[in-house]
Amino acid sequence: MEEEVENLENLLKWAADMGITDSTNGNPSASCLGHSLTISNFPEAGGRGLGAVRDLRKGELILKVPKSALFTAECLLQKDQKLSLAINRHHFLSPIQILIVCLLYEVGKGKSSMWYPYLMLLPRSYHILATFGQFQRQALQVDDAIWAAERAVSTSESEWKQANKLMEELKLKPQLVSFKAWLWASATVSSRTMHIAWDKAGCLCPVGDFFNYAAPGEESDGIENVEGRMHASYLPNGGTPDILESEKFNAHLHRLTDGGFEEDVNSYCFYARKNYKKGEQVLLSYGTYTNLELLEHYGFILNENPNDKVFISLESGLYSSSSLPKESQYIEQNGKPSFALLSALRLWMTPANQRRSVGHLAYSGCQLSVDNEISVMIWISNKCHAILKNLPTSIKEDSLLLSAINKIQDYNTPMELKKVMSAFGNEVRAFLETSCLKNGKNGAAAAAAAELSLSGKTKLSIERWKFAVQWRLRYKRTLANCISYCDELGLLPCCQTG
Ligand SMILES: C[S@@+](CC[C@H](N)C(=O)[O-])C[C@H]1O[C@@H](n2cnc3c(N)ncnc32)[C@H](O)[C@@H]1O
Repeated sequence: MEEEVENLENLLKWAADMGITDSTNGNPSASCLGHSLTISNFPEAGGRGLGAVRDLRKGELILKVPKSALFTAECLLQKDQKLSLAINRHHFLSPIQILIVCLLYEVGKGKSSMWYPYLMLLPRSYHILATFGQFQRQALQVDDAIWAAERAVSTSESEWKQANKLMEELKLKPQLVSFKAWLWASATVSSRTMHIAWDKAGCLCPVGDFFNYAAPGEESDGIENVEGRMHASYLPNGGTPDILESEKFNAHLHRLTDGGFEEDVNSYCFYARKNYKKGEQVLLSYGTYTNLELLEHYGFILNENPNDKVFISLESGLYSSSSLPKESQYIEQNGKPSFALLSALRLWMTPANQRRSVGHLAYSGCQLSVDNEISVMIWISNKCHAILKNLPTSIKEDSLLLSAINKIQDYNTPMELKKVMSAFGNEVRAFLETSCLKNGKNGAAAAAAAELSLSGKTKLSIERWKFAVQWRLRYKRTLANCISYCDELGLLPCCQTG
């Protein structure tokens, strides 16, 4: 604890020396924070984050980080010829792989790194999907999610292998060349980098990366719903990088209230996105993400996420009966089928020879007929029921399991653990077995062993397992919300307006 406080003081002093400031006029001052922001703990939203030290007005400049304080591949290569020569020999590596290697290389310098005070304050571990073990991946239960987690792990592994030779040439310490270290560095890059125009991997922005996330919401101007500033490099496939590159959206991005790199002041600037009261946590929108994407790239989920989406598998004929993109056919967290999903289903439920004549109505979100609407609602409701039925556990079981996991995390004595184990059978036991906690048949011995080993690695496994259960529970609740929505509207189709 004392060490943590000391590290934080060192970081703030270092940051002030680097010209990072939260002063109202944006000019560097003796202390980096304290004019607008302070570092605090917000257990309900991200843990360590930035709080307002005074009332802040929407649009106010609240933090400025000069370019020289940004951790970028470019700045590291300029300062280190050995690194620059080695990386030039591996030009096939992606900008993200290069930034990851730069980070590991800099960590390897220890106290002699100019970034040392910053590096010391980076999280020791992460929970992004690529860190999920086999057990945690299976605990997601939903095929698409399991597949996303498997892809995340295999992508990380292959990127690490591709960079191995470079890391050997750089003579990194063995522990920094390990896959574990790679995962740590790639999670750091994935969850903390911010967009800059000159490097697709983005930059690490000391102090600016203490802002926790809030989904883009009502305070935004609508453009924010397309993309925030953090983490340009890992955005979902086919989505934002293209958007970011398009001139049209670049023009809009200048109007974001959150923040971004500003050429005229050669700094990353952050602005209050809304009015904040003194003491409130000041949040940043990193962009628009579903819960699965948040878990994949940032290692957390939001229980209330206005951008969450549940995709249900649809018959192939259904996709071809409408010209609306597959990605727009989903269920919202509140249970409402998306406009595109409803339009596609309304058309699909129409006899093929009549689809052309009603297409314009379907694409404008209109009901086609009472019967058609009832069929659509029944179809979606049945589909959601079938998905829920096919999943290994129910909403109720998952809720109980979550409370069991909380108890496991809090348990103090072997007796308590034993009680939890006997109350919540299968999955808890399976976890304890896979985590080598269960020692033979004797419950007391198992608990004693558990008491000894419930630390470090096991705690991380539990944390990730909990995220998997939270994610699938949220997914199931969305389907249940959808059933209620459809059942209600299926009975009152004439009141529905699309
Ligand atoms: C840019 S960092 C923010 C600062 C971070 N809390 C720290 O201690 O350094 C992003 C990470 O913070 C956490 N985080 C941010 N917003 C969150 C939220 N609303 N709920 C839960 N965790 C959040 C996630 O672990 C995420 O990967």
